[in-house]
Amino acid sequence: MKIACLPGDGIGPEIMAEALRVLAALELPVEVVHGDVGGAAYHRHGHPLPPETLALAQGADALLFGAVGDPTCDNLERHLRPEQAILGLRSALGLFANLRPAKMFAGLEDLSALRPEVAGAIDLLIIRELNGDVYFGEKAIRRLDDGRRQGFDLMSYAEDEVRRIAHVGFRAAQGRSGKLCSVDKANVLETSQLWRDVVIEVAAEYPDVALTHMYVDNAAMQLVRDPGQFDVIVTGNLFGDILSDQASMCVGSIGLLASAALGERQMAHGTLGLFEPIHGSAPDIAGTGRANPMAMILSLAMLLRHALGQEDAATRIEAAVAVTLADGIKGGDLGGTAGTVAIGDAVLARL
Ligand SMILES: NC(=O)C1=CN([C@@H]2O[C@H](COP(=O)(O)OP(=O)(O)OC[C@H]3O[C@@H](n4cnc5c(N)ncnc54)[C@H](O)[C@@H]3O)[C@@H](O)[C@H]2O)C=CC1
Ligand SMILES: CC(C)CC(=O)C(=O)O
Ligand SMILES: [Mg+2]
Repeated sequence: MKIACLPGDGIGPEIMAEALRVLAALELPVEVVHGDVGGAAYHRHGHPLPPETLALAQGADALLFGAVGDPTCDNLERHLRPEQAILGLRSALGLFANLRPAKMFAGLEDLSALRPEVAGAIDLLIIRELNGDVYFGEKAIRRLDDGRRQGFDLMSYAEDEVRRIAHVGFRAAQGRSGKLCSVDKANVLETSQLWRDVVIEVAAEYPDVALTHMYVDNAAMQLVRDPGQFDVIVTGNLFGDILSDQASMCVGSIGLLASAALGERQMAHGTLGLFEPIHGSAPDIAGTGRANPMAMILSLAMLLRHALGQEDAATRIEAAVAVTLADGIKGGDLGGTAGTVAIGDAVLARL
């Protein structure tokens, strides 16, 4: 079993080091190969996703990804910016289904941005489409005839793209409480109208799932008003990106939320996927030793479950993180004092 380890930029290498310590402690028969991505790869190879990294990724059973993003690269042409590494991997490997679970950890209710009795009910899964939408449409800054600059990004979804992510949503709902909420903006966007039409068509195949629809602006509001009403949410790339960052603060911190980006390719032990925290490279705290590595460590757990079929190891990691938090060991993002390595130590001690 081969894992491609891609730490990236900012806090990426710092939190990755902790996840790799956890992986080593599990003593699983895995080979870890290392590659450059993002700004680190640009500085070393002149490209955020060099061909050797792509080849490494294509030859692995799973990808463990830190984060990319480097302020020194913000003025590069877009195709050379660090973020193109993650977009490029998701696209090149056909990783269209992004699972972003958000669940309240026992003992953290008071640290949510919401009232504890509201936050305590959170146990939801955002399924975000990852290969389409405005992120991948034609985009440019062009000059209009009157001389003004105009930026544009084409939002589009083809019906098969919606259909396949809808199936992921319905199947996930079947495995949970049987409720699926599709989030769109069908009152304004044609892309969303097609999205809604196709989700309704697919629903006919899942009579055991209760499907509802919600406009994204209302969904953002409902997520803080009463997050307990949601079980599985299926939505497009842009809306899912935004709603999942919002969901993270409902459970206390963006440093806690892991994700899996899955496609259709089955490997020897599970589904090929890329596993990463939902947050970015956090340049504001990079190098200070203050990043919370829990989202990264929980992403390793998702990797072991989905890509390598190691359910027991995944459960062990998740339990160790939960006990660490219940024992009051928290990073600055949760109002605590533990640094990145101390949190890693604490999780290791509870494995
Ligand atoms: N998948 C990826 O690699 C992603 C990359 N990015 C990139 O990351 C860079 C920074 O983006 P931002 O908008 O600032 O988002 P960010 O998620 O990196 O940071 C937002 C805020 O959350 C804090 N934070 C994030 N992760 C944390 C952790 N593990 N522990 C403690 N605090 C944490 C940061 O310090 C910052 O204050 C940009 O270049 C952006 O494009 C952003 C999101 C995803
Ligand atoms: C950096 C972006 C490409 C993506 C993002 O914010 C995310 O995947 O959460
Ligand atoms: Mg994001």
